[in-house]
Amino acid sequence: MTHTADTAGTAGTADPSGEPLLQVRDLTKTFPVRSGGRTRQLRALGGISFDLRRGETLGLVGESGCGKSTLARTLLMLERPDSGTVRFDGVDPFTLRGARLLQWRRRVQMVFQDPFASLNARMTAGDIVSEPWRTHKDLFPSAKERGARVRELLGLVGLRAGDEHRYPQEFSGGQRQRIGIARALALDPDVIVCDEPVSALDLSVQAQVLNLLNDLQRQLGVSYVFISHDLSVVRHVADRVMVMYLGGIVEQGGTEAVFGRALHPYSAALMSAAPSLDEAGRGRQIILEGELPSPLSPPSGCRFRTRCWKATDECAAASPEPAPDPEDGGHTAACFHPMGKEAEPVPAGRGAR
Ligand SMILES: Nc1ncnc2c1ncn2[C@@H]1O[C@H](COP(=O)(O)OP(=O)(O)OP(=O)(O)O)[C@@H](O)[C@H]1O
Repeated sequence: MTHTADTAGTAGTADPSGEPLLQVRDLTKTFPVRSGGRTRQLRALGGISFDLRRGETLGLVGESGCGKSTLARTLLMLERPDSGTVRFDGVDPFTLRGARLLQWRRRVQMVFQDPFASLNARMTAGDIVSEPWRTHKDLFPSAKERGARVRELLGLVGLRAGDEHRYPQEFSGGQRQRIGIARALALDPDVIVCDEPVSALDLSVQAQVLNLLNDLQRQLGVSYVFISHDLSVVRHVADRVMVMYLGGIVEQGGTEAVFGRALHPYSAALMSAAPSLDEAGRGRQIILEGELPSPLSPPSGCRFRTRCWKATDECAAASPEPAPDPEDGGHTAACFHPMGKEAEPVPAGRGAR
């Protein structure tokens, strides 16, 4: 996470020169779907490649249905990819079995969107936080150790002594999300996938939970994959950003590079539509025309071309590969006609406001 005026933390703990903790290459995932009396293959992910470093926050943005949750579920090994590789500390977790697989499962945990739905109302906060140890029995074998660690974890997320005996409904939304975070930390993970972790919370509470995640990252060196529809939240927390469209990554790079000068027309449109970013000087809003195509019958070539004002015949004929920005090799976009440096005219009918 990066430091901003609103966060209490310091700069992120990511080491840009270090070996990636997680390396994902060419990941593809399809789901069989019944449609029109026959089974068709829906490509939820196609050719996904990225790295995640220790202590880094990777923001994942894109419209509903673009594949964010499928990617998250694959990282948690809840989905098996059709093809491609995942390397975690050099190991492909999909090849592991038995005790080694169980061991590995500790390393990636999840914080869910809705702290109301994701906590069992019949369990105390202490039971919720210690539940993962039922599967991973070796971690804290004695009740005394478990009790001490629960109190420690609740303290780490800013809850008070005695809170372990209370039930979820006795806590506010922000406090419930703190319990969810403590539960995710119980197995001492390297990566936490945060799926819209603050979108169910009041604005004032959102900042507190984001600050907590930031503090925990500094203390523990944990990496986050941070999924959010809210671009201002992603800009606030992410070190790097990945923009997804119809199952593919259209752009990725450092947060300030991507938000400051989006290369892909889709990213430019997405970011121009975020009010707070627009006020920060992004210029005109680009309104995308047309519906999001069905992932069952995506366009040929560049998947964004049916909604892109810059599309040419070339975009229908071939699929663009990610190409680096000449001034910043870590910032890439899969586009034959990336956005220029200067503000570009958007044709009438595409609704530049
Ligand atoms: N189990 C499944 N069976 C069939 N199709 C699926 C399945 N899971 C996801 N999909 C489809 O895969 C595509 C990607 O879905 P996914 O949930 O990953 O998107 P998303 O970006 O997370 O969306 P949202 O922001 O709404 O959660 C969608 O078209 C979705 O309908």
